Amino acid sequence: MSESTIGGSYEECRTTADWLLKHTQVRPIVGIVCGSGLSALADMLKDPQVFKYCDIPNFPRSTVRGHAGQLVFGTLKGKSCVCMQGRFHLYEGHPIQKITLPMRVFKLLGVKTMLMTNAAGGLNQDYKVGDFMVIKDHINMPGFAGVNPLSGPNDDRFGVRFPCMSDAYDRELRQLAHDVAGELGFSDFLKEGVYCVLGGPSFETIAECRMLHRLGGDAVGMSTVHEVIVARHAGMRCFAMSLISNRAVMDYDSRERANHDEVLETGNQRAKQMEVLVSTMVARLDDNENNDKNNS
Ligand SMILES: O=P(O)(O)O[C@@H]1C[C@H](O)[C@@H](CO)O1
Ligand SMILES: Nc1nc2[nH]cnc2c(=O)[nH]1
Repeated sequence: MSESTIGGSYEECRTTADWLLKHTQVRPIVGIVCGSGLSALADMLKDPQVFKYCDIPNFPRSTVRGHAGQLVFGTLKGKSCVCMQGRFHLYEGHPIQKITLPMRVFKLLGVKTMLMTNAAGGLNQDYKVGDFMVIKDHINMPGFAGVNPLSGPNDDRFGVRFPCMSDAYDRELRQLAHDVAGELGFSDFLKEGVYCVLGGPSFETIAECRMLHRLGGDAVGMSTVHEVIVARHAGMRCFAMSLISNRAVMDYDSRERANHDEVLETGNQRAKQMEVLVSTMVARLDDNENNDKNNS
């Protein structure tokens, strides 16, 4: 299969970006991705302009409950934003380059900063359901098996062949999250840790959770990392935060069972606080610091 049939080629992304630029006046500098059950964040955008994924050229369809499947343009706290109300996952059957196509489209739209959220299982025993975890680093398990969104020919118009990932999660944005959480009285439930991505859709076994915890993972999920890799490759700065929607089961005597209903329910309960935290961060983004951090 050629790269253009897999997805994410420059030409394909350009077509999508040009279509969007023709259909909206908004010129976003901030991109937001809403995780499972966290879509309400997009409802905060003023003067929203909504495009269903099925109407956008080259966009895949959202198939997961809790992911509305639309792109919302608008203004959040005075900043022009584009928000994915629902993301794509490997387990939906999309090629990994298709899952991450929106990041390249956002880059071509002029986005400088990406803010991503997700729902994740808590591996760290100190974490409680409902905690927020600022992602400081990731473990890309599919990447170990060669499943990486940058596989295939590199297009220098997006970024370099071998992008560095040791600064994937922007230090200043992480600090901003802690500062804002302090002001909002959220510090008690704002943690910082390592997010481990798996392909899904099956949740982990007890042995897998134990292994991931020993490997250094604080939370486990099925998204975000692929988006971050592509966004960083293209020079956008990234911030990502997990809602600990359930505890990863690590004890053979436990009666707990991971399930998507609990994930969505925790999202519902914490949506408001997530919205306040993220929107206050957006308000504080310094336009001058919103420069390309290209890793070339
Ligand atoms: O898009 P995110 O990572 O928030 O979604 C998580 C992972 C699975 O898609 C789903 C499992 O409940 O939630
Ligand atoms: N892999 C994985 N993804 C999740 N998303 C929300 N909770 C979980 C979980 O426990 N495991």
